[in-house]
Amino acid sequence: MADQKQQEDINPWGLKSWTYLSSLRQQSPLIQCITNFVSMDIMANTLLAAGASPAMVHSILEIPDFTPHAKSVLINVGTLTPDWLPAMKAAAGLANQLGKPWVLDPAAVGASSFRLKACLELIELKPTVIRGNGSEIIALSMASIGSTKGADSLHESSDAVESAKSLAKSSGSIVAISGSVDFVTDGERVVGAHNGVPMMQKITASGCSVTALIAAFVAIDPTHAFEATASAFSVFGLAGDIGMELAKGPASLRMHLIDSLHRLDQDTVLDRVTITNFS
Ligand SMILES: Nc1ncnc2c1ncn2[C@@H]1O[C@H](COP(=O)(O)OP(=O)(O)OP(=O)(O)O)[C@@H](O)[C@H]1O
Ligand SMILES: Cc1ncsc1CCO
Ligand SMILES: [Mg+2]
Repeated sequence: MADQKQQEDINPWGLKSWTYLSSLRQQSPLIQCITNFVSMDIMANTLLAAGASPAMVHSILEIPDFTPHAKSVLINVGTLTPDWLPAMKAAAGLANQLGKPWVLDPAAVGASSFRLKACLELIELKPTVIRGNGSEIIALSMASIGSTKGADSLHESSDAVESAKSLAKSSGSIVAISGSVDFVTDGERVVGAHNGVPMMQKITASGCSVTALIAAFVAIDPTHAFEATASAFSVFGLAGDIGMELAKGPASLRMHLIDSLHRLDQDTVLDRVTITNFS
């Protein structure tokens, strides 16, 4: 009877999230990151704290040798210039060809037609997951620029859910929107991950970092990208919740979030991960 009660009490998303995190720590998969200059440090530290092995390898000359060794690839267009785009396409194309997952972060996609066109071309290469903030997902889904402040969102994540569903259907990718609630959709199902604190918006590249964590979780189980994405959002948000208990502002939150991610234990994950259905 006690066992049955215990089983009924188990939070299924907490259990999933813990399974991904503990497997990540055991397997330490190599994650190739082709990302913007602002994000490189915090992204690599986030991946290390979670248990993955990051490598910021972005020269087109290295992709044929290096990408086959990576368990997943993260591509972020945050500081895109024309000379980087061929390397991004080569890595995405090779990941596809080798059956490896890859994840797109369309950072500031609404800022210019150059960036929008680049992201639409990358989406042709079938990302496993696309993760953006509300404004980025709306811009991508409408294939239009302008409704943006740059890297930050002008929209609530909930404003972008219908755009995300339509982008998921047209692209075949899992689409993930960060914000006060982090949403994940495959075009039909929608779940929302509730962990996280508003102060995380004041840490530059926290969104870039959670996209990299999604790439790491997807590397653990490429066939369940929806579940891996929701779990990565929750684990990162939970590290933010715990970090905020100690932080005095954005700079110390950055530090405490990374420490909390490193120290997360099973009981805390089972107890505090909160993911609900929206569909
Ligand atoms: N209002 C909020 N409440 C709680 N958590 C939030 C809130 N806004 C953002 N977050 C969290 O902050 C992290 C970054 O999300 P955000 O939407 O700010 O990404 P972003 O705009 O792409 O950031 P960046 O471009 O700086 O990397 C996510 O983990 C998200 O869950
Ligand atoms: C501030 C900023 N500008 C381009 S990329 C980036 C990091 C957050 O996306
Ligand atoms: Mg971003």
